[in-house]
Amino acid sequence: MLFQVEMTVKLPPSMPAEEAAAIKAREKAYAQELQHAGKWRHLWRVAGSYANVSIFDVRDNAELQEIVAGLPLFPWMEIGVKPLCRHPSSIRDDDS
Ligand SMILES: O=C(O)CC1=CCC(=O)O1
Repeated sequence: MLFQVEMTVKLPPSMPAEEAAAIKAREKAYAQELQHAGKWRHLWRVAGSYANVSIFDVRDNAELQEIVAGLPLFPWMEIGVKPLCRHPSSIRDDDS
């Protein structure tokens, strides 16, 4: 199942820079592991903001929830999820 997930990061300005850097490093490692596993198919920065739009390819809603809740930045993000399905005008014959 494909999902579009939009994540907006809202770290508090009071968070020490070293703490923020450590969380971001863990987030990057987690995101790259999931990309290598084929679960996190696209990761795009929303230009001009501290937000991303991502496409996840997961088994079901429960797996998406597990992945998103495991994001090191999860406590400091606003997250919106949209389920996707094939568009009838798409020329692709798979879900790439
Ligand atoms: O910077 C972001 O958009 C948050 C984030 C998600 C995966 C990652 O590495 O950073």
